[in-house]
Amino acid sequence: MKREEIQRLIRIAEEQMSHAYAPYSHFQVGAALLTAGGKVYAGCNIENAAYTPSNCAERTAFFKAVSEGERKFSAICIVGGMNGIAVEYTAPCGVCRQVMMEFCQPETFQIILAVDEENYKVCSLRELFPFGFGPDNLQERDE
Ligand SMILES: O=c1ccn([C@H]2C[C@H](O)[C@@H](CO)O2)c(=O)[nH]1
Ligand SMILES: [Zn+2]
Repeated sequence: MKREEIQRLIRIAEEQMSHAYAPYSHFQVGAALLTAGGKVYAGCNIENAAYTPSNCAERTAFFKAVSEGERKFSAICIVGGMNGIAVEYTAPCGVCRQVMMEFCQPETFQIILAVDEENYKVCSLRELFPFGFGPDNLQERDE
């Protein structure tokens, strides 16, 4: 991905952080999910008084996109920090990595971890989720 495209996703993820509903952890996260067709779906984390119903920013973005008919994705950018101030990379939790595994090609799907427009790193889903279990594992094969 070009630097300018990455920086655009970072700006969208940063904007989304301000929509985070995180009254319990105070850790605000924004995500910007890029489809193969070039559209961007943004998401924030949404917490809950009962804690377990909380949803991460990444899954909010995926579920918005999938519910609009999207199925192919090329990248996601994540920015997070206490009280909306990003000081280090926020990497997706295990549950979100598993959701990515459902819809993305592990070798080519890019995960952009960003602190700001100048400080980011790009990894593949395979790097963050080696030996992941996905739809391919349920394919029946000829013996
Ligand atoms: O990659 C991450 C990591 C954490 N969170 C959320 C979940 C919870 O609301 C808060 C603290 O874990 O941050 C995300 O949305 N994405
Ligand atoms: Zn998560």
